[in-house]
Amino acid sequence: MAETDFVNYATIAAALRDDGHALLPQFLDSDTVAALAAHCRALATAEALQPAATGRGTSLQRSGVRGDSTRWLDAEAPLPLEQAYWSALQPLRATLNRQLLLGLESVEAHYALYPPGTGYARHRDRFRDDDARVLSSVLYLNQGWDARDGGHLRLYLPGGDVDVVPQGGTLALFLSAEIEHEVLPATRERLSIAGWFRRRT
Ligand SMILES: O=C(O)CCC(=O)C(=O)O
Ligand SMILES: [Fe+2]
Repeated sequence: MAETDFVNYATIAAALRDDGHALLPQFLDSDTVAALAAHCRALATAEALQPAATGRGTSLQRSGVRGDSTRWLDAEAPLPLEQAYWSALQPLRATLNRQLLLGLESVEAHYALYPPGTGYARHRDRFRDDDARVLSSVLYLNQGWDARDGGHLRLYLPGGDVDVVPQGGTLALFLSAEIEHEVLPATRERLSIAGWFRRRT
């Protein structure tokens, strides 16, 4: 998405303000998405992904709550193949700060791989002991995903549930503190980069 694409950014800001979420299909081009997916799979093969935990610090616990394995991206020293991802987030951050005064300062992000049959139970993304997360973003890395493959991101909204198909290149955005959500199990391996825009605390 280009920085000059002001109309889309305005639409995204309005959707976040009014609905608490926004969907950006084709946020990144398919070559970039394929490279990120291949890297995520290579990390899994190299056993460089960690089974995810829920909670933070001393409350860190493995549980049946989520089935993904993750690895943090290094925001300070991005890999060349990750550069497009970080670059695309910056104009988004700047526009949302300008239009919604969200005070987004930084982004933390991890690769996530959900084996077939696993998901993430209904939750919110803001921790009890860390309220810095303002906006959740999930970039899907799955090529040729069909709705019948499952793996939807289910957003629990006041007006009813919304199911997002984790199609490669789509970026889902939602407010971290407000929006309860869930990852439904899929019949296929499900890849993503989950990122959180943070404010200063
Ligand atoms: O992958 C998704 O669709 C959402 C992941 C999620 O909720 C999380 O990592 O907190
Ligand atoms: Fe989440």
